Amino acid sequence: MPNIQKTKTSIDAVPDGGKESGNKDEWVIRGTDIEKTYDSWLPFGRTVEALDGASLTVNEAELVGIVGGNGSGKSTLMEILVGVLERDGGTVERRGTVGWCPQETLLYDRLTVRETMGLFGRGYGMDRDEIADRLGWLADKLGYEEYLDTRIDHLSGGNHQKVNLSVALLHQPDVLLLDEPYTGFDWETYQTFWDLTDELAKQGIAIVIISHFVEEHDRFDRIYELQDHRLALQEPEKQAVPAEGV
Ligand SMILES: Nc1ncnc2c1ncn2[C@@H]1O[C@H](COP(=O)(O)OP(=O)(O)OP(=O)(O)O)[C@@H](O)[C@H]1O
Repeated sequence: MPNIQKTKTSIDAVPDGGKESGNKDEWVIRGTDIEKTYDSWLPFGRTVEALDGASLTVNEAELVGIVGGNGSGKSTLMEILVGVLERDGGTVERRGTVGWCPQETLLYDRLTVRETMGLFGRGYGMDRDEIADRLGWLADKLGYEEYLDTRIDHLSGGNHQKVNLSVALLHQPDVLLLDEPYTGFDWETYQTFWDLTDELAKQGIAIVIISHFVEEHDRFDRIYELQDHRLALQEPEKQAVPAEGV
């Protein structure tokens, strides 16, 4: 199953928590001097340098943002941090379980929402009751209870994204890596999303959100900007205004 990296089991009996709140001094992901260049398949094709010395640290219970323009390398970085894409250089260290919500969803069209969660839940090593409890909690939180028996390819874009997010959250990971997680959400769901991230952070879960545009800067512990293939901490005054052209 592509969207988890398991280094320890951490599925709690309580579906909506049970974890102690985290320690913001304890790192859960550390990336140092990450490098990635895409080679061309064609003999005289162009190579694309995506990352050249990108470094970041994410601690328990932190909400960290990564912003950057289209093509700046955000998804490349996230895939390397999750462990589904090989890097050319640098190091990545992870502690605990990782939940990943990719930009391109990896859901099977012909399965219902419930079947999807059953499939991923079993892949995560959860039993039937754990899956049912957690799914009930997530569907209630994100408001898609009435679609549990709907096929994935019959969902609206926003509900599809809610299920995509729920797959990443199903096994109560220690770190959540979310690539443009609120695309397609209506305003109410967008607010619910932030309530949920607050609640998860209080449980000690570290959350990394990648977006080309971050609006509510106060919610984040830190925001990195991906520019010239590297990460730089965004200055507080710059965080107060949206990036030009958004
Ligand atoms: N498989 C690939 N082969 C070749 N080049 C690639 C590949 N994947 C990404 N790239 C290139 O690497 C660069 C970074 O891409 P990436 O998708 O990481 O950017 P991004 O910041 O996530 O973009 P967006 O905001 O548009 O989603 C881009 O120039 C892109 O065209």
